[in-house]
Amino acid sequence: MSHGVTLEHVTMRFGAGPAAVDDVDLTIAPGHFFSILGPSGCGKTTLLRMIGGFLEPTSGRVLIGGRDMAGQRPEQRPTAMIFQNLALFPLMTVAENIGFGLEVRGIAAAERRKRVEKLLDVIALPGIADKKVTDLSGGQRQRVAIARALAVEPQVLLLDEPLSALDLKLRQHMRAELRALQQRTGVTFIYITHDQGEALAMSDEVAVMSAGRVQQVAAPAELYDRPRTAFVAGFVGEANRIPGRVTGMDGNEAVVDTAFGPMAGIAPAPLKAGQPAALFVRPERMRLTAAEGLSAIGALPAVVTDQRFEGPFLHLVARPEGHGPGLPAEFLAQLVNDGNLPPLAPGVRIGLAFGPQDAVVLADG
Ligand SMILES: Nc1ncnc2c1ncn2[C@@H]1O[C@H](COP(=O)(O)OP(=O)(O)OP(=O)(O)O)[C@@H](O)[C@H]1O
Repeated sequence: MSHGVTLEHVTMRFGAGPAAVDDVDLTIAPGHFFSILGPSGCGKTTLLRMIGGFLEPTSGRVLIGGRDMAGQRPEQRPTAMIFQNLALFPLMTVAENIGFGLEVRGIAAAERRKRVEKLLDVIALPGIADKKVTDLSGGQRQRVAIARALAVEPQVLLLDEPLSALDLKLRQHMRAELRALQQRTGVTFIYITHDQGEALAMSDEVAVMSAGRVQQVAAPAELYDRPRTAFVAGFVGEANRIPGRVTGMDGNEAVVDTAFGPMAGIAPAPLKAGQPAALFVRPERMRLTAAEGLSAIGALPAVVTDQRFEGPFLHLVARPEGHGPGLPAEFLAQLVNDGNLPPLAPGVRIGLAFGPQDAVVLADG
């Protein structure tokens, strides 16, 4: 089994301003595919560089396999890092690139060749050992960079947005490849990305970061269904946000006074009466309760502004009807096409609704 990684109160300050990474505690299980997800500038790369030994934290501890890494240089750590630009050597062959770290470690040519061949099998590219890296496609180069990192047999592989340079189709294909490769090798992967779809599709666990802090660590489904903060609810997947003020709690449900009247949802943490909060509702949790020709109007009256038919689903965009400061700019609904959907062209007045179980209420503002 490969090593896990523990971060204890890890902080990085570059100057007088706010810390780039601010008091982060994380436990990354051995053999997991762990993603760090967050918007540009939230501190992801800084965190990864501290794990890899390219930066020493201002305070706090990094432990790999239970060992404190303080003062250990990158090559002394059981880690390897793949950078955004891959940093392959353009004048070398694939075999020379993959074997580079082994040569530095003094491993003889015959043994190197054997290991390179094995790694080419692992990345499912046998027979390209003698090609120039400049003759490879983007996806092939990606895999060679991974083979080069795996050649030194790291316990932990650190990946800094390695798919960002690829086009969408290849990126989606490489997600599945990376996941399969991680499972095949059992190496702990720490993967940073600002793409929530990528993080949800590949990971065992995801840490969501904002402004240097970890907001939530959870498995993808839990992150999506039970976000703990308004930031996570808004950043991971799409959500309708209906703001208001809490009027009270009833068990684990909170009632919020909104522009549409009082509405209830599940509150993962207790909220106080009078506190600003918002209901977050996924588009697929919205139900169509009324449309022209069906009946008058539902709990959330709106006018269709756009629709996209996708076979099994109809994606609706609708403008809420009403006025006031708490009115969302638009509603998103993903309706299941059961063969009985009414005509929903732009301009049609509809009613949308959701039950308390379909909404998460989180402190907001
Ligand atoms: N060497 C440095 N010197 C000074 N400030 C830095 C340095 N490296 C990073 N920062 C600052 O720290 C903050 C976090 O940067 P970091 O690169 O870790 O974010 P990120 O989430 O990886 O962003 P991106 O996705 O754009 O790469 C930013 O405000 C950045 O300007």
